[in-house]
Amino acid sequence: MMMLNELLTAINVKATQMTQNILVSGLAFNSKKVEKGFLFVAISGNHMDGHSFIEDAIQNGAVAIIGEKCLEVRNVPYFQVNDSRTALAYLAKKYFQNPTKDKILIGITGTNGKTTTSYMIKHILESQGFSCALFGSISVILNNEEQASSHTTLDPLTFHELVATSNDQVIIMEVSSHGLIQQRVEGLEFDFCIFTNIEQEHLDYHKNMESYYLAKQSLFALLKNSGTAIIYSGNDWSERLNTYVESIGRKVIKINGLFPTYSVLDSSLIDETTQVKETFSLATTMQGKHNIENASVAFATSVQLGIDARAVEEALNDFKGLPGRFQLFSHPTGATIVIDYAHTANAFQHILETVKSQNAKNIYHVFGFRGNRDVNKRAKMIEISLRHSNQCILTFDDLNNVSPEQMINELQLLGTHEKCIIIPDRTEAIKHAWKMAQANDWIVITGKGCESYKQSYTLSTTSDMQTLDYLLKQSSQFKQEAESC
Ligand SMILES: CC(=O)N[C@H]1[C@@H](OP(=O)(O)OP(=O)(O)OC[C@H]2O[C@@H](n3ccc(=O)[nH]c3=O)[C@H](O)[C@@H]2O)O[C@H](CO)[C@@H](O)[C@@H]1O[C@H](C)C(=O)N[C@@H](C)C(=O)N[C@H](CCC(=O)O)C(=O)O
Ligand SMILES: Nc1ncnc2c1ncn2[C@@H]1O[C@H](COP(=O)(O)OP(=O)(O)OP(=O)(O)O)[C@@H](O)[C@H]1O
Ligand SMILES: N[C@H](CCC[C@H](N)C(=O)O)C(=O)O
Repeated sequence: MMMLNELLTAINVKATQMTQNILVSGLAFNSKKVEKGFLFVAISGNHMDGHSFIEDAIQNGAVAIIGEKCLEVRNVPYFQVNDSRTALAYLAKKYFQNPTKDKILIGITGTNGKTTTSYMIKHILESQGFSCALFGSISVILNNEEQASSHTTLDPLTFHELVATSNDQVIIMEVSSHGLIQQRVEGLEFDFCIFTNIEQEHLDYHKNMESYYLAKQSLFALLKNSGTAIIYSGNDWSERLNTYVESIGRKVIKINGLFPTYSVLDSSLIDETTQVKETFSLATTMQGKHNIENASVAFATSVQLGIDARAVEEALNDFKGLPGRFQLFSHPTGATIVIDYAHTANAFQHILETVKSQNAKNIYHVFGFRGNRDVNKRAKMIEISLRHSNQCILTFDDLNNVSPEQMINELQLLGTHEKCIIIPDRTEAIKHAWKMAQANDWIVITGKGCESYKQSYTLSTTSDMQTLDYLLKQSSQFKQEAESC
């Protein structure tokens, strides 16, 4: 509960006589969630206009409204702001009494590697006795309890409300470009902002790479004066980000070395003043060059947090991985199956090169494309898959409101190479690869990781993991039956 006048100070709106005795008992930006005594924030969305639900909000008990349109609202006070999403972020921060203020706040952005890096950092910090909350694509973990996550970066209301219940010392959060554009993290003050990499993705939303990059860059404007940017140095975009962060006077740690054993000699991984001349092994059980990149980012962040570099190394060496990211399974024939979340060309390159480096005999690659998302990345993804795999099994990913017929059409237009086959049903596609695989072959299933399917498939399995589980059980049952005959 908070008096409206006090709440309004968060967005520099002048209190009036009319608002003096109004008590606010909650905030909402969806009219359906408004209860008696709530402040409703009307947002002009991508699909709907929150302002057209103001009457519904009042019916549900709203005592005041914030919006970004010039409107006449009857019965309750209405305040016009420049941007409702920004207002929502500051109102939520105020209402929940700035719950991140006494915590170490770490934000991670980048096209790929956010989730993996966040789990690595959590693992390292916990090995040193820190308690960590984690907000990301797979789940939200608070006070050691895990719950499903609706978004990679939550809306500010849900975020602040959850953090207000957290006893954790550190908050590690993935910050998506959608989250940045939609001001979901506005008003937060980060101790560390991390950049993993950038490549073409989400251009259905951002339209071009420049806008996508600028979205990512905006995270770094939220660094505290004492905050540090950790930037994995891969290309011109990361160089540009480096220049930007320096221009706003924040400390930058640039990571530009990459070896199986990471030498901090001559790198700025640790302050130049520290002059550490040692090598560290950044091996984890997660295979792939990309995971060494993620580990080096996690390493640098932890060392900057004051953790002894050897202790960080030890913790990383003990990191067992995370669900749906290069997760390995054994096929009864001796083939290997990997489930991974790769959904960009560069991620395909990393994953398939890693598999090849394991002396894979044949590679069967099962993947699809999320409906209604960046379509321009698809041809490149197929090209890379064709370059490295022996068969490209094109299937459904989430259809996301695209009809099955249309997606089959889209797959047929792209999958014209003789090495491509199209099996729309994802479980059937995995089953096909399963049947093909022999000793030393690899089945690579990408795109969904540990996520659940949004629509059911013929075997009624709910995820790639469950499909594999089903096939594994079936084959052991078959073996048992064969043995008992
Ligand atoms: C494209 C996009 O990001 N959309 C997000 C956006 O929704 P929107 O602006 O389209 O909202 P809208 O449906 O037009 O509605 C406008 C307003 O009317 C309100 N409303 C609506 C109906 C009603 O009856 N009453 C009412 O008040 C809504 O609550 C909303 O405030 O704001 C919503 C609230 O925060 C988000 O839930 C929603 O995420 C959608 C579901 C989504 O799919 N987002 C994805 C793309 C996303 O954000 N992904 C990133 C990860 C990307 C990555 O992996 O890199 C993420 O952070 O999860
Ligand atoms: N540093 C990296 N460089 C390139 N590809 C990577 C890197 N790290 C992970 N990947 C690939 O990207 C996939 C997704 O990784 P991860 O979930 O860590 O990234 P993310 O940024 O959280 O992704 P998303 O935003 O889609 O949730 C991995 O399964 C792997 O294929
Ligand atoms: N398999 C999906 C993953 C999308 C990543 C997700 N985090 C999002 O865009 O919301 C794809 O091919 O695009």
